[in-house]
Amino acid sequence: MRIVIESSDRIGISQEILAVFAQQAWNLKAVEITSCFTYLYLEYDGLSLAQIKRCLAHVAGVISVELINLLPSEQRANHLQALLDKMPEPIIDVDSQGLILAMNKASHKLMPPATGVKPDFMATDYLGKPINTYIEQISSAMLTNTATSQAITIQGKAYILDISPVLSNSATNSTANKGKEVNGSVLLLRSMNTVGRQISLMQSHQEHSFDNIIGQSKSIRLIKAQGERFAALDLPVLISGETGTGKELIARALHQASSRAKAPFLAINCSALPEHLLESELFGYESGAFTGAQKGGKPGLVELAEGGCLFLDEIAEMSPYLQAKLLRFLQDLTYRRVGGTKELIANIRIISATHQNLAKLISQKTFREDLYYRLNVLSIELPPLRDRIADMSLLANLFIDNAAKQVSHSQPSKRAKPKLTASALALLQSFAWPGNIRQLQNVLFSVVALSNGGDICVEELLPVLTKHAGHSHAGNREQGGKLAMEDVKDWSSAQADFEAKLLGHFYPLFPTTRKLAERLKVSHNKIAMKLRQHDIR
Ligand SMILES: Nc1ncnc2c1ncn2[C@@H]1O[C@H](COP(=O)(O)OP(=O)(O)OP(=O)(O)O)[C@@H](O)[C@H]1O
Repeated sequence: MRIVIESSDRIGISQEILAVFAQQAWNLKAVEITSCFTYLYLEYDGLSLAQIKRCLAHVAGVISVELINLLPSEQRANHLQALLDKMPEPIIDVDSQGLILAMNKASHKLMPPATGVKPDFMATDYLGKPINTYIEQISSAMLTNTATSQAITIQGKAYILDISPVLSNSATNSTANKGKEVNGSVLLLRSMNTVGRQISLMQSHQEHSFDNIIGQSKSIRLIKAQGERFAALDLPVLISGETGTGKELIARALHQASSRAKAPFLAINCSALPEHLLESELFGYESGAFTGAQKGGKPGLVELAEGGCLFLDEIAEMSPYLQAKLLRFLQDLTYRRVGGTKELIANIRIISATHQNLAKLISQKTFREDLYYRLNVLSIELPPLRDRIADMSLLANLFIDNAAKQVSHSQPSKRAKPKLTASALALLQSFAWPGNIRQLQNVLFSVVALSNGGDICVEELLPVLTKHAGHSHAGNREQGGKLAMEDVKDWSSAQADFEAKLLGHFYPLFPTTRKLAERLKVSHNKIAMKLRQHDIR
């Protein structure tokens, strides 16, 4: 039972109130006192509020006694927990010994209860347990008085672990922290994959002009010149290129440079929504169009982008039904909301993008040829990063600068701007970058976050690169992972098996014999001979 006692602000009144409870031998689990209120948590089931009121009636200055659901500190803890649970990233608060004080829901998935625990295991059961019971890679030795970041792998996934010390007072910079007592630490785990997305989100608030598209290579200069010309023509544009090559960036720049720049640029990823949702997202719906439809209906993106531009990303993922609808719409820009009868006319420019080979999809009859011609009035093809290594230095330095700015915000000790050594740049240039510029951005962010300042060299780069490569080549990794010992016939067949797996893993990432030879530090001839021997092309 929890109660609040309101009283006058008389000196000594709290002691008198507590003395009544002591006299009655009513056990108190918790007490909280502010100037006129005493909050009590009583552990005594058979007690009634009337009984308590009777006993307190003798204490001069007691105004009222009420039942409450929670003590103020419990209420604050509940709100704080709700706030933590809203955060998508795992966040764990530990004391100086590494014992868990608090954590959010996102952490539970990473911390499966140890085997053999009781089946009714609850979130609160984590509290007070050492963090390394659940995440072995985190030890109390990591909890120092300076903020650090480290790469760790949990359940096969790569994370950046940010450790922020909780100090005895609010010192924030590293020199001021010296000698301060560490009361504990807040651990934040960021998935390597989401780090890049966060950077992109941050950039989506920036101004988008062709000047912000970095690159001096011939191909990128041509694309920028082409883009500037296309911006002036109010016609549909189809942008193609592998994932992460900058298709959305170009689309935004096209819009920004066009006469529609002041009107909205709205983007939708056609692969992210099921057919019926995508249709109503695009064209809107009328009241009662389907169960759950908002009263009064809802405008679609075509309507909301009025006067501006609609960017249809991953257009190849559109279902045949929606392809037909989009084709009809593109013929005269008229449409109806889902469930509506009124014909509306749109005034928008369509820019679409795909990483797929549309010609191939057309021949396989999964993409409509007539729609292709409607969308592809003007086309821009973005080259993969491995074909524009002349831009690597500019891009890498930009991303290192951006990452350093972000990291120094959270970790003031890392203020010095890291520089890329010549051999590290050569390594970046020899990599195949299946995830293109977004992957380069992610890799460099991880490297900067994990670096202790100073130059970024091959030794720092290689582990992060290999980890990222592993993610984008999960298929290869699975096949190329462990050697199954029970299948080993003899020394030479095991060696041959290992070589084939090694080459199979690295060749797609370092796709010429020269690059692969440099990566594996063997002669070019040996690599060429081994690739032939294992029939790897
Ligand atoms: N030339 C460039 N200069 C600077 N940043 C770039 C450049 N090209 C791409 N980027 C950055 O790379 C990331 C990926 O770009 P973007 O999202 O435009 O690629 P995309 O081709 O649309 O990717 P997806 O196919 O996965 O949708 C973004 O953060 C973007 O800002």
